[in-house]
Amino acid sequence: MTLRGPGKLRLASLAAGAVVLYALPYALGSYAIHVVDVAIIFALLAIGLGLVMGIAGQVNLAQIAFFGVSSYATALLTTQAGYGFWVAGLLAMGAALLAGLLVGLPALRVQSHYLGIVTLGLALAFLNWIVNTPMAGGADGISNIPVPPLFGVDLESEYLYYYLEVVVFALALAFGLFVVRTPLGRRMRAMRDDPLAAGAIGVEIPYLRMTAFVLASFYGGLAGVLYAGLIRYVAPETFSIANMFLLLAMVIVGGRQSLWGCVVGAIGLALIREWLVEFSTYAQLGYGVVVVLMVVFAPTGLAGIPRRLEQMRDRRRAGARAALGDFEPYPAVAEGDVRAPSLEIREISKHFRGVKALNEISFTVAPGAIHGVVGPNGSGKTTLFNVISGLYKATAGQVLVDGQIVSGATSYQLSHLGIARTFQNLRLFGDMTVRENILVALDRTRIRWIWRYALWQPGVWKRDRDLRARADALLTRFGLTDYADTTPGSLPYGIQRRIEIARAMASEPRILLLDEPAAGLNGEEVRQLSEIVRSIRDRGVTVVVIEHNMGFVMTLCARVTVLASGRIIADGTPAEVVATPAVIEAYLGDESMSQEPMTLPTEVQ
Ligand SMILES: Nc1ncnc2c1ncn2[C@@H]1O[C@H](COP(=O)(O)OP(=O)(O)OP(=O)(O)O)[C@@H](O)[C@H]1O
Repeated sequence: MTLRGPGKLRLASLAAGAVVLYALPYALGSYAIHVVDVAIIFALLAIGLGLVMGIAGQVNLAQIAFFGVSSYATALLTTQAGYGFWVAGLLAMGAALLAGLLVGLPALRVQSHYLGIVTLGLALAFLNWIVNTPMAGGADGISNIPVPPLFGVDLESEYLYYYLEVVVFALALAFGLFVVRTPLGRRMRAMRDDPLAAGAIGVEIPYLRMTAFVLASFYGGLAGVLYAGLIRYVAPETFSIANMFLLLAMVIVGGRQSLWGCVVGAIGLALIREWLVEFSTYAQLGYGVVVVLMVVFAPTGLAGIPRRLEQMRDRRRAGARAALGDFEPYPAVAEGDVRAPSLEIREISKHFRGVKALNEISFTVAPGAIHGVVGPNGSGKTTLFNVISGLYKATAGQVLVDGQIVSGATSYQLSHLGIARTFQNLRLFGDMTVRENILVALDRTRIRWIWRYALWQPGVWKRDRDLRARADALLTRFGLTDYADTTPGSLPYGIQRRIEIARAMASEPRILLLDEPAAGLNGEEVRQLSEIVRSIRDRGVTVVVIEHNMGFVMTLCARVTVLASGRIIADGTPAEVVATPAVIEAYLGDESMSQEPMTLPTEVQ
């Protein structure tokens, strides 16, 4: 195998990095090597925090507690239970993972800032426990942790300990980078960018959140064992909330969305902290100011600056050379092979405290139909889609797919049952490329298979290559090839709408819910959209479409349901519906709507 330019460059930088890391101790005095050893431990902690906060988007203020659990477990097991260092270390890793699972449990139910409060509470509870438990030595901590034995290498020397740390650190960083690049990492980034949209394309959000915490605790655990072996003394002050915030500062300054950034931030701040040790009060203030400045001016940290510049360049270039291609219709499925399901809405009600958004709505969508849902603003259309796609639980009533009750299921379960949707206010994953947006939806593996990533399986790459080939084929079908490597936020509205439909189709749905797909599109784009929707239907997908563009609905839909104030006022063919007095009164009488062309669909004429 021969390496090309970028491969050679990467190999050369890796080799140069290895030489520098090898030679570094020769240039350092005994105190400096101690500082570097501690900085590496902080870097491990920062990788874990970067994974859970920067990649998966979950607030975690318990990272310092994972570190503490593993340090204290190593200390207790070696000094009081008589275990050898490495056995104790292994058990301590288990304890940290268990703590990760425990902290991740609330993540099954609560999110964002609530999760921050819960994790902070758990970190404080841990601190309280070690300070007040005689077994843990109280404020004095535990000393006399034995030197880790290693094939006769004297790890009491901090120089030799450095090499052990570098090896563990390199492996841990490589593993983290591997995870970020796998479909697991992609799903975590999708969850960070938009958990609602991620759930709607099948990402099992609660379990993924928990996985992120367990991953973070793995790094906390590793750091804890190494710390216990290095310092051979543990005390509560190391695991204080002040240090948790220092860790946060490292990740924010370095760049939480990049593991390299987290490492640079951790090592940089750990070294600066040592230089400023005599001015610790001012140093704390300094960190605070730096963090505030970063959050305001460079929210994605130092590592995020090149990426932001790239995005700005994308924005300027978007549309300059790239062009939206033609849609290539799906090969039509033979009539007998069409397996599109029916969708039945049975007496669905949805109330928000006083507001009755939906009132005993019942209608049926025939298998393989394109069914329109129209109605004035606030009539309950989007609420209906939210109920069908599992974002809202209905107050009463049922949703049935092919006669099977599906209401009550979560949105990711419904996605796996074959229901996909788009959103009225576009919900693309903003920090991911268009190709990655598609890839998240294409990957249908369930979260119970994530152990494959933990085992670092080489098969993961082959699967990913296959997924990429499928993503590129889908992008070509939707005429989006030119935008594959662009972030969607920089693209015009019409293109974003098409990406959302392509993403929904990537999840291979049997039922597709389109929420105002023609909003903001020009005449030609609406014509192309009709072609796309018909082709999707011909492929064997049942389509339900909410639209204000009456011309679009009337020419496309075989049947239309009209809602007003949460009730059905008409349900039938477009011809029947437009002739209903209640519709004319409630909807078509509306001046803005009456200006829409009211032609009948070609299918029913
Ligand atoms: N999460 C919510 N909490 C409280 N009220 C809500 C919520 N979602 C919708 N509603 C209310 O339910 C009613 C129906 O809203 P919905 O968004 O479903 O209407 P719509 O027909 O989709 O309107 P539009 O055409 O403007 O999108 C409105 O009165 C709205 O204020």
